[in-house]
Amino acid sequence: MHSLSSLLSRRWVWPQPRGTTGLVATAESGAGHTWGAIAPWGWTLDPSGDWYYWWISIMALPILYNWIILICRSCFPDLQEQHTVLWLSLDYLSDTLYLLDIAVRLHTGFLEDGILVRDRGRIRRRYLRSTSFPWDVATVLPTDLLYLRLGPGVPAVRANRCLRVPRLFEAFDRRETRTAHPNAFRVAKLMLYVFVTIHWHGCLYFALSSWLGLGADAWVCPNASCPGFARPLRQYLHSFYFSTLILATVGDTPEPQREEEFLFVTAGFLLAVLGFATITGSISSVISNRNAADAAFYPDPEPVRHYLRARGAGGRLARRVARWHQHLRAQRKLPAEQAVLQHLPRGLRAEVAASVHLPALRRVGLFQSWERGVLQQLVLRLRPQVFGPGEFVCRRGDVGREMYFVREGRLAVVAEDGITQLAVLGEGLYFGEISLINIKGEPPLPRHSPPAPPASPQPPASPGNTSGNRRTANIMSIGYSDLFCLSKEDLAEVLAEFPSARAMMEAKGRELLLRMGKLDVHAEAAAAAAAEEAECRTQALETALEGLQTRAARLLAQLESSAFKLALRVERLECQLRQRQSAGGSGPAGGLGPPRAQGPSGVQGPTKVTLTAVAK
Ligand SMILES: Nc1ncnc2c1ncn2[C@@H]1O[C@@H]2COP(=O)(O)O[C@H]2[C@H]1O
Repeated sequence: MHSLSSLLSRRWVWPQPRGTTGLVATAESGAGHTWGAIAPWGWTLDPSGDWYYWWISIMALPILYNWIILICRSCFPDLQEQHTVLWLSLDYLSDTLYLLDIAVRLHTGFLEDGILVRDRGRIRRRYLRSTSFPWDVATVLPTDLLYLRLGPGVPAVRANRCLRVPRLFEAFDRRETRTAHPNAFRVAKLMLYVFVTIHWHGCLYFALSSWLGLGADAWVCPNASCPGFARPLRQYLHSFYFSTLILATVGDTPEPQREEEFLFVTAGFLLAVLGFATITGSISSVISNRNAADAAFYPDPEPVRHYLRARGAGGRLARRVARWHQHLRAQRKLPAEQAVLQHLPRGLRAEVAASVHLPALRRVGLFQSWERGVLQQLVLRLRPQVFGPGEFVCRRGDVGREMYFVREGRLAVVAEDGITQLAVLGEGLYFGEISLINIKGEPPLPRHSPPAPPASPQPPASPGNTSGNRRTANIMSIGYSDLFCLSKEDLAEVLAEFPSARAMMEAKGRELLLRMGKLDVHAEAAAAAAAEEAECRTQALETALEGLQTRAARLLAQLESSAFKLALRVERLECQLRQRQSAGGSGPAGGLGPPRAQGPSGVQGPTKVTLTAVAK
């Protein structure tokens, strides 16, 4: 069982809707401060987390309530009087949320040097010093106390509640970045602004009408004597309709009769001009955003169309090109998705690409047992390509530069006549690998590990595959085919890491080559026999060389021994010569000079050196 102290000293992470840490309760007040126990208020919010996002989304409601209802209640006194309890309840509910929002801001962390600061002391100090704090306080000042003096029929005393509007804009900004349909959201936001503007204008029109006297002239709002106009709803709808006519500059409104009316209508027209400019700008930015997103996703057909027209290549070909572009859009195929994602950091890009493409990759038999991390790396190297009906992906005899994985669609292996289909390839299969990998004639022996991948590019011809690096077949797309393309270099790198994948590919390729009669099964055996023969020859040469070396050593020994004997004889002769000369009296024997220094063997040094050199 957990002791109370261990529970209290633990760092709590609150459950997150989508796995992000948005709200964290800590036993510490932040870096450096340790609290004895968790205070119930000891939590902090991550401003980019989900909890904060949902909180400010909730905060949009009381702010909108104050902006829409307060003006209405102020200008339509009947509305205020008829539902006083409801309004007071909603008012104080909205005030509670405003106060809670201040509490939330006192617990919302901030980023410093890219790191989230969770020290509540620092968070508090930062908020209290910020410009939003006085603003927030102003919105919760108890101005309702004026009710005691003015009575509850003057809701305008709560006008300060509208000052919380920056929080509404923040909520809208967050929503816009998170929503899957930002353009729809932008249009909805614009409509809300338009509605609030007309609403305010309508309320002010009614207030002006009341001040001038309801039904006093044709321009002001009719009074209760008109049928239906005794009800506030009818009065409101009339005012809203009237303001819509003014702000939409439809102009089908009664002529103003008094100065106040002229001024009001003129101000309305000016507001309408501003509104039109804003609406036009916003809608055109929505449209251009949409077009920009489309342009980033799909290739623009216009330049190709122009090119074909300029080169006089219209007709059937132009229609095929147009149909291909149409297919991309209709089926949401994104050939330029790498360009769309390129601004993301590599790791994040890999994760995004993996989350989109992993299900398709997993359907490829070759990849089924691969780990997610490896597939994530692979997915970044794959280029999506779409082929139209009747288009050839590769032709027999071409040099192979990439291979393909079928993501969707059907492709035919077509015979030379261009019609006969030898096989049909579908989803999860791959092709185009034979010309890229060096397929041997014989499968590797079981006791060997699978052959190591080549470090350098493959030689153009291998001993087994007689086609070398040329395509062995024509591959034609039957309908529209959605393929992943992997370049030869990337394939070599992938196979270097996965010998088992290489073995699988080689086995399939060998089988196909055998069926096509393009596998020279004897080539490798012949190569092996030649290698064996060369080995035998080398061994024989080595043996002969060893014999020669032995004989040479023996000869050298003999030579040295004869040289030694020769030197001894020469010395003996010299001795005899000296003895004879000394026996014959003094003579030229003295001319022989001083006796020479003798070596350790008794042979004179230079003589020995000379003889050794001769022997060598
Ligand atoms: N009969 C066949 N059945 C299935 N696929 C084939 C057949 N013949 C050739 N291929 C594939 O078509 C590809 C054409 O290019 P490659 O020769 O590089 O690799 C070839 C094989 O992957």
